[in-house]
Amino acid sequence: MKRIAVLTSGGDAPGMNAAIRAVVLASHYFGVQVIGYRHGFNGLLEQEYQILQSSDVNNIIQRGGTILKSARCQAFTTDEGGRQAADNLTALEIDALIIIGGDGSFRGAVHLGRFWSGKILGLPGTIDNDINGTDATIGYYTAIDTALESIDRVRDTADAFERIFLIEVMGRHAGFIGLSAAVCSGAEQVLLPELFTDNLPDLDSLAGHIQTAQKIRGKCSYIMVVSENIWPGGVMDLADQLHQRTGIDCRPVILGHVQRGGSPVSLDRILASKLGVYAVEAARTGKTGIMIGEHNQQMVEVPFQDTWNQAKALDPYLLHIQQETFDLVKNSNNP
Ligand SMILES: Nc1ncnc2c1ncn2[C@@H]1O[C@H](COP(=O)(O)OP(=O)(O)OP(=O)(O)O)[C@@H](O)[C@H]1O
Ligand SMILES: O=P(O)(O)OC[C@H]1O[C@](O)(CO)[C@@H](O)[C@@H]1O
Repeated sequence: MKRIAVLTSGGDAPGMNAAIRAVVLASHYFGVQVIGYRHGFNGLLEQEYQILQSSDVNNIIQRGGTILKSARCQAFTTDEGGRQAADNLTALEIDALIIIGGDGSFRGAVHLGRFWSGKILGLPGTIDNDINGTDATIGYYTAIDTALESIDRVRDTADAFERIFLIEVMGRHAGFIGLSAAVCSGAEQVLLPELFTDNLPDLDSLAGHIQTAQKIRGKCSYIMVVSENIWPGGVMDLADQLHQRTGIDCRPVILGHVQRGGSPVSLDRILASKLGVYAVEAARTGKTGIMIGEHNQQMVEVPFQDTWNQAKALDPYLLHIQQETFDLVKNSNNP
């Protein structure tokens, strides 16, 4: 193996740079050259790349974002796009391509495999943690901490005014950030996509929970963590509708893209470092068509299709303690 390429695709995630660094350092350790494609699959189509020297990855382990830039690329999803990408990889004599991204990017990996016979490996890089086969994705731990820091701040002012806040967190179709942030912040209520697959949350029971909480505790702060995409119009509309229906006054807060940025926490740097090095080792031994993940502290090789065929489940015990043990309404009979 002489030349490996690497790219970052889809939503950027803190720790992507640590993964790029690991790929570059491991490749150089084995005497393999590294090409970094820029702007995700767009770079493959446009032959936009740079040779990555070891000096290029100095002091990037602590940086959020991705030095290779990221993108979502519709043109790549067509057969013509796949063929173009394959031709460009062949022209540069790339032996293996490492794709750092989410499940969409892994679908892109399979698409590319229809046109290119080089080795294709994936590293799970997304704050959403919605990739089956790995306990965590690169960026997830940082996103929880970032959301949590903001929610803790909101709690201070919520407490001072004894107000109700609805806080919207990211996670397009998955409640991992929402559940973790809710547990860690002591949120009174959490709304996750996994809990509302066929229906919307019921306004009356949401209002009922708030009112009962205030009967039990007296006037108090109340935080509801809400994953994005659950309520049409998001937490702004949910706050309006709760007010119209019940007179309850809520303040909506959308955390948004702050959750994607920032310096990766240690767990993300460690995960990215392990996965990046392992991917290079796997490519050298001829592995292809797999995502490298970690499960129970073991490195795992997951066929791309398995990363999205089965939805990754939330931790049922964490969900249980948030919704039962820590629920102040269900807990109200305790001495
Ligand atoms: N079915 C598909 N076939 C070919 N390519 C795809 C497919 N789905 C996604 N891709 C490619 O992968 C890119 C990234 O996918 P997507 O926007 O879903 O982000 P992601 O990798 O899932 O990351 P995240 O969920 O964190 O945003 C897309 O812009 C597209 O170029
Ligand atoms: O930055 P964009 O393209 O609006 O994407 C936002 C989406 O990307 C993610 O941050 C990562 O997949 C989701 O949580 C969010 O829904």
